[in-house]
Amino acid sequence: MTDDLIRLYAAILERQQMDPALSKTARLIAAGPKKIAKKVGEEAVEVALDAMNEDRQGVINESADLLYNLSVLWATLKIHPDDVFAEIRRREALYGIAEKLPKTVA
Ligand SMILES: N=c1c2ncn([C@@H]3O[C@H](COP(=O)(O)OP(=O)(O)OP(=O)(O)O)[C@@H](O)[C@H]3O)c2ncn1[C@@H]1O[C@H](COP(=O)(O)O)[C@@H](O)[C@H]1O
Repeated sequence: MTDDLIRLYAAILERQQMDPALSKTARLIAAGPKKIAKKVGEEAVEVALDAMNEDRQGVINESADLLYNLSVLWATLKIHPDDVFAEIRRREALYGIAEKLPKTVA
């Protein structure tokens, strides 16, 4: 999963340098972060709708679209996937500690 996302992100970074006439991703990037953010929102809703319709393959397909559009958004905001993975690891450490603490407060 991590390697696949990093490879996808690297491909997106390459497209960032390309002529928008030659690449769909370059055109999406040229449209700007607001357009990309809208695509992220749309794809997230499509994942949720397919999940509600119990369409497993739909959830898989739309999740791939969501991760692609999210990766394009990160690239435009100069966020590297490692920044997100670091936050996941930070939470893992935080919640891992929290789970070991005595539960004195309801
Ligand atoms: N992983 C993806 C990927 N996932 C989804 N998509 C795009 O997202 C679209 C699906 O979203 P929609 O359902 O909204 O499609 P749509 O109705 O055509 O809408 P628009 O995107 O045209 O507005 C697909 O048609 C693709 O254009 C992707 N486009 C590219 N990639 C990867 O990104 C890299 C760069 O791709 P290119 O820009 O095609 O060179 C390569 O590694 C590709 O494999």
